[in-house]
Amino acid sequence: MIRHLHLDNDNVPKIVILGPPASGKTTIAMWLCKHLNSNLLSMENLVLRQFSSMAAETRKHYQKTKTLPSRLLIQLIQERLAEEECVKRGWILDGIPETREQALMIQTLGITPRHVVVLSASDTVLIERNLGKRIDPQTGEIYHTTFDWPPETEVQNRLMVPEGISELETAQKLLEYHRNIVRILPSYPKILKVISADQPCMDVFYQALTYVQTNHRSNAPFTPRVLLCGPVGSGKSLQAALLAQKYGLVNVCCGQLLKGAVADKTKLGEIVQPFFEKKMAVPDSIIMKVLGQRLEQQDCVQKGWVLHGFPRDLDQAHILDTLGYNPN
Ligand SMILES: Nc1ncnc2c1ncn2[C@@H]1O[C@H](COP(=O)(O)OP(=O)(O)O)[C@@H](O)[C@H]1O
Repeated sequence: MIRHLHLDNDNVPKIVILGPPASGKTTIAMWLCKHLNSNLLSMENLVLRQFSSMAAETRKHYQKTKTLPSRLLIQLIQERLAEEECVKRGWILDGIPETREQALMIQTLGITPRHVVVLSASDTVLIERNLGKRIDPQTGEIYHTTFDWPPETEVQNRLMVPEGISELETAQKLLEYHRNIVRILPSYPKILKVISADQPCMDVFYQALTYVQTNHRSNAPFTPRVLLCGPVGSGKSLQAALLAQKYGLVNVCCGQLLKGAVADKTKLGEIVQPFFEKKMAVPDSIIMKVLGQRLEQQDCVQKGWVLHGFPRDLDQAHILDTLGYNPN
């Protein structure tokens, strides 16, 4: 546990991107990687790494057939994930696992993604799209003759037509993908998000990014402490009432609380009353006492709260913070 806590890496990206050929897996995985400052793991870059344990022969075999035995692939992944930069900055698996066998091997090693994104589009769109795919051999960046053409002539001139993009080859790969994917997805219940790949790359990217930045809800006990902010008339009271009703929270309106204390003639209410009569602002220290008493009560502690009408300025926000009533 101590070692795990020292690593402090529970929230680093651990993402799997799946999808049929030409759905844009590599494109999206590379963009996510840049944006999240993480590490991209694809079959291609695992094989080409200089220091991997893989024998030169196997590398040659891969370059010819573009496939690797599952056992070897998983071994390369395991080696790579143990490296410091993957431990510290997380990882994005591009198109892996390809089969149920691989999914189970990954799971057995305790490698668990936090988010799985599945891109989907119809076969006809993908076959058509794959024909326009181009690769920059220098940077590995992926372009498209219609959808993503680089502006620089220098880059344009060095783009290469990748192998295996003909209609027939893509159709064959699609067949294989469909056969495998239905047996892979059950390994990732609850962490799966299907995104339509038949929309502009940027839209696909932002949907994927939004998803991988969400935290999954755990079943551990959780007490919501909600702070509702907004200008006068924005509907704070109404939304607070709705939230309180829906999630069983205590609705704490700072103004109501002070008025209530005065009306009930509590000790603090009596201190507040003269300020009300003179229409003067109630000092922060007094407000905080009234508020603190309410937030300490058993119902607030147990059910959680939704607070509005406070803090009104930075000082009040600091007070709330220092007294330990942190919204979560
Ligand atoms: N949403 C999209 N719309 C149009 N073209 C796309 C989209 N996503 C990717 N592409 C293009 O389609 C081709 C295949 O993308 P790629 O990322 O290599 O797919 P995969 O890794 O799934 O095989 C590339 O030329 C890429 O520029």
